[in-house]
Amino acid sequence: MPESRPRNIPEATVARLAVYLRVLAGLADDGRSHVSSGELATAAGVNPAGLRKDLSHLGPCGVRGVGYSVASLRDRLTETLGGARSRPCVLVGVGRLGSALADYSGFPGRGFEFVALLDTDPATVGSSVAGLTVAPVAELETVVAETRASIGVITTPAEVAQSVCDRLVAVGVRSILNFAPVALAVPAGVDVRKVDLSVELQVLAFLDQQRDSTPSAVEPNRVERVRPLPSTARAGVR
Ligand SMILES: NC(=O)c1ccc[n+]([C@@H]2O[C@H](COP(=O)([O-])OP(=O)(O)OC[C@H]3O[C@@H](n4cnc5c(N)ncnc54)[C@H](O)[C@@H]3O)[C@@H](O)[C@H]2O)c1
Repeated sequence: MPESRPRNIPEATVARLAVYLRVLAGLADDGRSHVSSGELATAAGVNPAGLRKDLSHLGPCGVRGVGYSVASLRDRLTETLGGARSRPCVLVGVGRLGSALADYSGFPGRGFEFVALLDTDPATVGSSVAGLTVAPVAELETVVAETRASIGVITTPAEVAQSVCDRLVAVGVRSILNFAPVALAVPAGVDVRKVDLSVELQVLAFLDQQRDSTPSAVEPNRVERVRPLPSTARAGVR
């Protein structure tokens, strides 16, 4: 069933909506029924005006003086972000990073489920990781077709990431999450997000250096600055 999702939400806003969803999920777990825009904004590391602007993409949500219903805003965000149904994910490259991701218990609760793991290493193929038997990457096309995986996660060495990506795309995967330190080229209509923790660390190192050179800039109780997630584009080289 197609999901009623506004298509024109800017990507940076989508990234912040995902942060709000994570905060709301935590509040719901704590049994909270309502949250003010100020509290939600602080927990998400944005200012309240920005939060209200972001949430305006969902239509009317909060009630003046009462705030937001945690459960209904969480559900609205889940639906908007396409997490109302579980997304089957296939992961290629079951090494240190790949097996840690596959084993992370937080993804199913957010609507992502690893349905297949693939590798080339004979020592890894056939082993069990997170309850799944690692399949040989030679079977990628069959596995994707059988599991109907719609998201491909690439945690292989950089040298082979493009060929893995090409095979995933050729078999119909339209969403790729790439951890390999390489810019992947994909055709129009395929979305790639690249995760690179070294870029995040580099930014922190830069901010650290700036802070060292301007000690007066240190603010007590400063909220975390949330920037858009790492760069992405709709198609082409990234
Ligand atoms: N984005 C980040 O922040 C971040 C952080 C750590 C590592 N990485 C990257 O993630 C990747 C994996 O890192 P790692 O430490 O887990 O490496 P690793 O060597 O432990 O794992 C790589 C796995 O890929 C498998 N592999 C190799 N060629 C393959 C192919 N053609 N098809 C399928 N599987 C194949 C290997 O057998 C191995 O199991 C590397 O590219 C690394 O640079 C990124």
